[in-house]
Amino acid sequence: MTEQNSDTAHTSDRGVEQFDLIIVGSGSGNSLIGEQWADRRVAIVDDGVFGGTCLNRGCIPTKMYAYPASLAAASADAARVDVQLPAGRVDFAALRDRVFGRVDAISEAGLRFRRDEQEHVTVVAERARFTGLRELVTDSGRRLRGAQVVVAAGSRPTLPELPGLAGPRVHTSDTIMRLEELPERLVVMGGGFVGAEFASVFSAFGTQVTQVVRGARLLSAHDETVARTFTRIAAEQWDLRLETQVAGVEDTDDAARVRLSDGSTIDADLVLVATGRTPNVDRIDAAAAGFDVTEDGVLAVDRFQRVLADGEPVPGVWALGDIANTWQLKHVANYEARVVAHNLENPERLRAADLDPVPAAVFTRPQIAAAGLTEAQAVARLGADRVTVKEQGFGDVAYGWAMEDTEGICKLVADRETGRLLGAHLIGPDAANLIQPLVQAMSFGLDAHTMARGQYWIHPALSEVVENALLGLDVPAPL
Ligand SMILES: Cc1cc2nc3c(=O)[nH]c(=O)nc-3n(C[C@H](O)[C@H](O)[C@H](O)COP(=O)(O)OP(=O)(O)OC[C@H]3O[C@@H](n4cnc5c(N)ncnc54)[C@H](O)[C@@H]3O)c2cc1C
Ligand SMILES: NC(=O)c1ccc[n+]([C@@H]2O[C@H](COP(=O)([O-])OP(=O)(O)OC[C@H]3O[C@@H](n4cnc5c(N)ncnc54)[C@H](O)[C@@H]3O)[C@@H](O)[C@H]2O)c1
Repeated sequence: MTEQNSDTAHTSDRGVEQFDLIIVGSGSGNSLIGEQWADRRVAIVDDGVFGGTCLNRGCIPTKMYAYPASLAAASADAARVDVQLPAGRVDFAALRDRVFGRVDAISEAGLRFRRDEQEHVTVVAERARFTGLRELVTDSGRRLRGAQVVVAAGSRPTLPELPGLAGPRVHTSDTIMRLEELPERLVVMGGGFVGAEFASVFSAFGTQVTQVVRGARLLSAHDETVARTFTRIAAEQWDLRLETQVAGVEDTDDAARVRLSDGSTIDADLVLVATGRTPNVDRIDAAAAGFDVTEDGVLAVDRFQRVLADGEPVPGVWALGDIANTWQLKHVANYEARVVAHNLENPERLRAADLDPVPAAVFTRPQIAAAGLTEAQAVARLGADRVTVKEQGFGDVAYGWAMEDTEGICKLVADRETGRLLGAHLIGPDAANLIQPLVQAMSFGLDAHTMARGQYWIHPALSEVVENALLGLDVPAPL
């Protein structure tokens, strides 16, 4: 990111640049600068690539890899319905250049717009850290003070302290999508969202993938049925080493040699470390300002997204996104940004961030989507007697027959007394879209029976799997 010397900021005698609003982080934070700020001074500070994680190295490029991966792997699905497709072959360089040709151009245009076309906005392409409640200093010593400050500084890949992880063949999600060429052999460390999506993508592209996971299942935070099913399907697609730890990586002449906890080694062209993300609380020096940090390592905020110090909201300081919540999802960051955008302007009518449940999808083969409580969480919260569960196979509805699907499951968890949906957990084709009406029902308090019988379901669409799952729950029909 290049820097602008803006003359829009007021500089006080002590050399402190004054702003009406300072935003730290150009990802979700960038969306805060609407028309309403046109007559005020705004600084947006970011030492990384303009636009943040989702655009440059997260949601968007990964899904631009995941969709071609689903096509590359389609021959097995096609064979089930008597269509012979050649095995997919990806032109990796063309794919990569297309993805980043698009993404980089959006990032650069976003930067140019803020820096060159908006006089009231100052882009500061540096790392900033707090020196006081609403005061920051950049690495070059620029001192900034805001009447209001929004912290949207995100998170970064976590690198466990293991020998060899600084080696040249070790990547994170930040770098793995910009490779010169498709690796022949890849070791993926970690069994969460990032590990699952990249193992799925690279195995579809023909890379020999070995995924090393310390637990007994992939996606272990998901409902057990989904996690178990996905783990089984993944093990059919690539080499999955469960209950295994990476002990270290050694760089040999022609490979990364990965040492495992059982004493064995795997030689690979590349290693992807996908062991979670660390909120950038340390990069902003939250401690210097006295901001509270939760046990999970994120900035503590109240329900209005106000940053807390000693349990009390700090006037004019807000936080949103990965640095302030443990979901680490873009739609959550976007929602929190909308809440903060309102609250910055309306101190007398603060809006709370209270949308529930938070859905998420994993864009693997097959897709996975979830919202609300897992069965285990529902039972722990309400007791087994109150909880009703239905697992509906995709293969049991008409479109599932058309697809000859044998694996998809729509699992619903509901309150037996009220009929309210508590959780939805889907694995199967198009799960990320199929879940949306269930999220809507949970968000608006629609009971399962009304949802199933209070509307038409298009026949014979795949959404009938949701209808049938709803009808299979042991819930009362409202009077
Ligand atoms: C591989 C991958 C795939 C993902 N896929 C999905 C998906 O499909 N769906 C989904 O919902 N979510 C997905 N996510 C998560 C999503 O990308 C994040 O939740 C979201 O981007 C967080 O936005 P943010 O605004 O909080 O932070 P970011 O977008 O990370 O922005 C923070 C910015 O702050 C800057 N910064 C940090 N510290 C400082 C400092 N001290 N001074 C100045 N600037 C600083 C950084 O350079 C960065 O640009 C994915 C994440 C990854 C890694
Ligand atoms: N489709 C999506 O919405 C999407 C896609 C990618 C990432 N994301 C977001 O990014 C976040 C980060 O993803 P992630 O996969 O890096 O994290 P994660 O928390 O989903 O998974 C981390 C994995 O690494 C393992 N692990 C952690 N420390 C380890 C260690 N020291 N040794 C071995 N294994 C270790 C964990 O057991 C887990 O399997 C996710 O929580 C998610 O919110 C979302």
